This record gives sequence, C-alpha cells and structure tokens, in this order.
Amino acid sequence: MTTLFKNIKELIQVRTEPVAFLSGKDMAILPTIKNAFLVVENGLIANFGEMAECPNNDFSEVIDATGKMMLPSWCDSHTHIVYAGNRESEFVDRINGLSYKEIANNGGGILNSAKKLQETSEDDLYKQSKLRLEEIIKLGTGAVEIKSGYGLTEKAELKMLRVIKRLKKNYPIEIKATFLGAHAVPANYKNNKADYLQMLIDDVLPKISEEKLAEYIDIFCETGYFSVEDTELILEAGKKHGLTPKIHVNQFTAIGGVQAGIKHGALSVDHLEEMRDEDIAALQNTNTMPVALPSCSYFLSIPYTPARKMIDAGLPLALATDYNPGSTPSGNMNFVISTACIKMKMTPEEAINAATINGAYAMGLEKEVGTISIGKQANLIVTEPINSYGFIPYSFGNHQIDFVYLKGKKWLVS
Ligand SMILES: N=CN[C@@H](CCC(=O)O)C(=O)O
Ligand SMILES: [Zn+2]
Repeated sequence: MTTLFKNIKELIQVRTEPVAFLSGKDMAILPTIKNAFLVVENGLIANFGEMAECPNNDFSEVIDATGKMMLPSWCDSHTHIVYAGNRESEFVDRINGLSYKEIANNGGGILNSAKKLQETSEDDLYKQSKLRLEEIIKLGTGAVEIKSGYGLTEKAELKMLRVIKRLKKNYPIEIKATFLGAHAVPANYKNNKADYLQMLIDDVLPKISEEKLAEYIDIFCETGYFSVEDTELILEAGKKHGLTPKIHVNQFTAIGGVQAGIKHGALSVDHLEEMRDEDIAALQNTNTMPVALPSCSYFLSIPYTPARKMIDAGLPLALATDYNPGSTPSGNMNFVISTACIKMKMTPEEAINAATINGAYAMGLEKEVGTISIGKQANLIVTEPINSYGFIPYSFGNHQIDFVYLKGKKWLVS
C-alpha cells in the first residue's frame, strides 16, 4: 500500500538527519518544505521533498493536499486518560473558593478518583478510557503516554495497567504505560505511608514486571504527598524491574525532586510550575527532558512553567496535556501549544518542536515518531487550509485539523 500526498502547501518538521531532542536556541528552528509531496509505504514515511521532484509511480492512493499543511502528529508524553467518572463537583467547589489542596485534604482529589475507579469494572473502565483515546486521536495526537495512579490498591492499579495494555493492542496509536502507584497515600494507609510504598514495591511491581504492564515508573514528589526520600526509594525499586523513571515534580513546591530525578536517570521531569535557579541549573547538560503542562496551569490557575527562562538557559522542553479528571480535564494538544505561546511566550516553532520531537523523546519514541523523516511512522496531521503554521497556535480553541493518519491509515472521524 503506497499513498502519495501531493501539493502540500507546507510540510512541517522535516528532518533528514536523526535528532533525539532539541534544546535552547535549536528549539527555534523548525525546518519545512513549501509546495511538497510525501510518500507513505506500508505505514511508514518512505519519501518526501519538493513537488518539482515528485515521483510518478503507480500509487495505490493519491491525496491532493492543496492549501493544507502537514506535520507529524502530536506526541503527548504525560496523560492519565484511564480513569472512572469525572470531578465536575470539585470544579464547582474551586469556583466557589476552595483550593485544589483543600479539596484533596477533605478526601476529594486523587482519592475521590481512586474510589470511583475501584468501584468500576475493568470492562467499564476500558469503555470510558477508549472514548478519551479516540477523542485525542481526532485532535491530532499520534503517540501518548498513559499513567496508572487512580487505583491505589494492588487490584485497582493492575486493573488500570491492563486497560492500558488493551488500548495498546486495539488501537494503532503508539502508547507507553507508566506505573504511578505512588500518586497519593490511600486513606487506609493515612498514617502509614512507608507501608504503602513497601506494598507497591513488594506486591505490585513484581506483577507489573511479570505481565509486562509498564515501561515507566512515576511518583508525585510533592509536599503533602511523597518526599524526595520516597521518590528515591520508588525509582530505585522501579529500575530493578526495568522501569525507567518519569516523575511528577515541582508542581506546587520545589523540594529537590528534580535533582532526585536526574540522579536516578529520569527520562523526564514533569510539571515544573515552581522552578528555582538551582533546578534549572541541575537540568543543564543532562538527558532528562523537562515537560511543561500548560493546560494544568490554566485549569488550576497556578503559575506556568517558566519556559522562556528554561529555553534561554539552553534547556530542552516538551509540552504535554496531563489529561486527567482533577487538574486537567482536557487532552487537546492544540490548546496546549496555543497556551504555551500565549502564556509562556514560546514561539510557534518552539511550541511545535516541544509538542512533537521533544514529546517523542520524553516517552522513548524519538526514533519512531515526532518528525517527518524517512522510516518513521506515518502518524500525520493534515490541516484545514491555513496561511501559515503559526495559525495553529494563534487560532486558539479552534479546530484546524482536516484529517489525521495513524501508521499511514486515515483515521475515520465519526
Ligand atoms: N499532580 C498530580 N497528579 C495529576 C492530577 C491528579 C488529580 O487531581 O486527579 C496531575 O499531574 O496534575
Ligand atoms: Zn500528571
């Protein structure tokens, strides 16, 4: 099966040399080809270039993209889309003056979602979660990381991870799974956090590794949740089972979690709304990707990750949604890049690099997706007719996607 896309107004994020991720000033460079063609063969990108060089083969399918732009699908490296029910009532509580922390301290927040999930069957959880997966595919996401962390018991954490495994099997989108058992301390371990962590290490981790249910290990390193010491313990234990660290850190307070993540070889450190100079310095010249989640800042009215300061200090940055029922009930990467430009002063080039190749790196998929390069998966966005790629973040909240392709196949938008 070969598909030719011809007359593409602009083909965005074309890379002929392999790139793992982009940092600092390089983030401002977004290579494109105007009036381009692209060939897809058996689900992979096989060729691309200027229309003047367009091959004349017998293609199984020819798509005329006149007026439209094409780019690699968004790479969303941080989500919690496997969850049960919603938390609209907490949203109203916050409008009426309660803070996110006050709600959590009153038994709401993550514990509220955990209660709902524990009471939901695996089949029902799958049905609810697949709708969110289909929703983000329509919004242009072609690779996604999904976390557990709303189970908080052995049974419910494994249930979440098995649902992720089922989604992986049934959908053409790339999915990576993360074990986030240390998301909050469940009520029955309220005064016994150490025992809860030990239960995760002794009982849950071996089963995850046996059933190959996750690639990454995560923890919410935050005042009132898990300490730097807890973080080190969990990351070490995860590593023993072959899981790579990716952590929630510096969301409300900076307590040294960034440094702990780097020390344990974290692939990414995520949230980073509160960044001290020493946290930025610690990330320089490491292989750890900082990940910003602007929709979370928007929804909770908390500070935005200081992207300008970080990129100007030479750091890379990835953008992700954090789609979850509490702090970010939205999986729209288009809104994420708009918000990164509008609120974090990232340029469209920086935001698109952060949402494609840097996001791919943050989930270990930089060789498979994230750029228009020969041999990579043909996970593609075809835009509506637009004037420039800057229109995507500019036109915030509007839908600029005509079609998406996953592994070279058009995703039918129902
Ligand atoms: N901060 C920790 N975890 C999630 C939100 C959890 C929730 O409120 O349900 C996040 O990444 O924002
Ligand atoms: Zn999160």
